Amino acid sequence: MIGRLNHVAIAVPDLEAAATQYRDILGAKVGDPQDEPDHGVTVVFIELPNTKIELLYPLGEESPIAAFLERNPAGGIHHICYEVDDIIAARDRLKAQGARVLGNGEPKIGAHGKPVLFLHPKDFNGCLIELEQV
Ligand SMILES: CC[C@@H](C(=O)O)C(=O)SCCNC(=O)CCNC(=O)[C@H](O)C(C)(C)COP(=O)(O)OP(=O)(O)OC[C@H]1O[C@@H](n2cnc3c(N)ncnc32)[C@H](O)[C@@H]1OP(=O)(O)O
Ligand SMILES: [Co+2]
Repeated sequence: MIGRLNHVAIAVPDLEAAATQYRDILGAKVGDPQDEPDHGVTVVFIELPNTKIELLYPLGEESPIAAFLERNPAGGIHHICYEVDDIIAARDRLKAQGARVLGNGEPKIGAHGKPVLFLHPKDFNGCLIELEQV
């Protein structure tokens, strides 16, 4: 069901510093900051030859990454995103197998303009999973 690794997301305490580090120290292709108010985050995407890194910083009072950054003030890997062909079929199959789909269970439009869903980290070995329909 899952396909390519679309991105690995890292929550960071200082978005500008992290973007500068990836651009100037690691020599990566770093995009501009993008506010995603529907998701409560500001993101910066870094293009690698085989996947992307998504730097995440909280946006607004209800950011879903606020508690994570409080627990991990230096930042840390927050989620991984797998591509799927049919997100509704994937969701229904996962729910039938007992996995918890976060939010109201309906896909939201993600940072790439495609539908996304999140799966509870406690159901996947402590790793928050995002699914993106491609
Ligand atoms: C920009 C759009 C999109 C894209 O297109 O790429 C994005 O990536 S948006 C990214 C941000 N959005 C989300 O993360 C949405 C889904 N996430 C959530 O709903 C919440 O973050 C969460 C997973 C429900 C956790 O919320 P939190 O407030 O931290 O809840 P708890 O404090 O109750 O934590 C419960 C439990 O889970 C552990 N936890 C929390 N986050 C993670 C994580 N990222 N990875 C692994 N484990 C995590 C947390 O430590 C708690 O464990 P215990 O202490 O053992 O109970
Ligand atoms: Co993501």
